[in-house]
Amino acid sequence: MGVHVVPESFVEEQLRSVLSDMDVDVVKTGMLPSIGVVKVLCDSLRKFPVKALVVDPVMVSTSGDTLSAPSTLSGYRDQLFAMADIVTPNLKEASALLGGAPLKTVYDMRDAAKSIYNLGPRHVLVKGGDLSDSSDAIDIFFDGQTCHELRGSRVKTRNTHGTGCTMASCIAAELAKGSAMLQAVQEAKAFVESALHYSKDMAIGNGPQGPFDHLFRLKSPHYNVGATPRFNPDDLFLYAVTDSRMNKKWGRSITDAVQAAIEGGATIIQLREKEAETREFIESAKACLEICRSSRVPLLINDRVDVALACGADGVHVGQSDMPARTARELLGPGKIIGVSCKTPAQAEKAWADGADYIGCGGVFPTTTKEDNITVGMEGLKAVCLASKLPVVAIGGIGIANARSVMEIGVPNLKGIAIVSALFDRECVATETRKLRSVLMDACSRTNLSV
Ligand SMILES: Cc1ncc(COP(=O)(O)OP(=O)(O)O)c(N)n1
Ligand SMILES: Cc1ncsc1CCOP(=O)(O)O
Repeated sequence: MGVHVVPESFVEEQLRSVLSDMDVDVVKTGMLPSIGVVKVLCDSLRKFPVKALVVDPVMVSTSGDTLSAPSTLSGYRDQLFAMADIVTPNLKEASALLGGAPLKTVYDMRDAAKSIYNLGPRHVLVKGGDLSDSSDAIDIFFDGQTCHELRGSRVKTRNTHGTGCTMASCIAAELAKGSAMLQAVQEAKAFVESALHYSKDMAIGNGPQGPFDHLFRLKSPHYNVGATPRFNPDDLFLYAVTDSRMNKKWGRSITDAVQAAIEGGATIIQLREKEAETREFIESAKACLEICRSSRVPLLINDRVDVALACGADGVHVGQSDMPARTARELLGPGKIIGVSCKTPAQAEKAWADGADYIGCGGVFPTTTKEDNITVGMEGLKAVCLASKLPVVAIGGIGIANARSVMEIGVPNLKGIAIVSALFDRECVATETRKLRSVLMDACSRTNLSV
């Protein structure tokens, strides 16, 4: 859930009651008119921490009006930014935050993003909507290591009132849904661009700027094209991870195994083929992808980013000693799914910062499938879930006998279980998958989790 901060006298009372009484995941700040309000917000957030804080440093509107007292500026710089997961200034705000020199080029925006990053936030998005001489809408996203130039098409319209606020709100909503930061920003940028396009000819009011319509996706099916999220955390529900040795033992091909798991109700497939030669792996992955696509089940590749790229899979799952998630993201781009194995809250935090989509946590129970694997137990799983901003899938030693207890640990971002032997070291994969699915559905209906 995201929360707007309201100005002046309401702020203290409302913030405290909202943050303490409701289960708030993400806070997005709006205009903070004075330094007193900034202080109250910081105090409240220290008392009631949230998973993500989006700071839209509203100081100058797109129409050029000054919206907050100069003292607010020092409040942002000295107090709030250090707590922020992302700060989203427009060109004028970035300039004001950095002493007033105007930002005229993309290079200025890059330098500004880095300088604002040095004030404490974990990510910075400098919005270039007002950049003159540009036919594109260019924003700069900096995560402390890489500067991403995000380009969209510039929509010619007077209806731009509130674009900055919408952008930051959309980022907050995406974070609340479990997206990684870069994905949240890209989704927000796409949303704003489509909304401006839909509303470009709308005629409301007489001022220099008009509003735009946020409900365009409900009103026009045309704008729903491409709006299907590339990753739905609910897909982690029953996660089937293949094992070539087990399939060989039971005399089935990898495609038969994948087909059977999907038939039984698996919601996502990972090919974990430790012994396959590269060429053979690519060929079988392509065949599995066809099966998965026809059932709309995502297919991920374990460890091998090269194989995922070669076969066009939906993404990869990487461990702590595999290619770093950040590098995988750079190679795969924002459109692919990346999962990372994590045993600790610190690893979960890093996976999120590196642009992963979900976390695989385990072994929850001892397993013979992965040699020398450290068991984290239910407590370890819970600690990772509570710390993680990303959705989590539990793995390791899970089967019919204990799946329910795992799903019932009662942490909302635990989205499912990942299984190898209890599905594939069995005679009939479809039957075992079906049984496990029914156990999971049962556990979810008892705990009121969505299925
Ligand atoms: C969903 C999921 N979670 C964890 C793992 C383990 O991955 P990794 O640590 O890379 O170990 P190997 O699978 O490569 O042995 C996983 N594969 N899937
Ligand atoms: C790959 C992996 N990572 C942590 S435990 C594990 C093995 C899971 O296999 P199983 O479901 O057979 O215990």
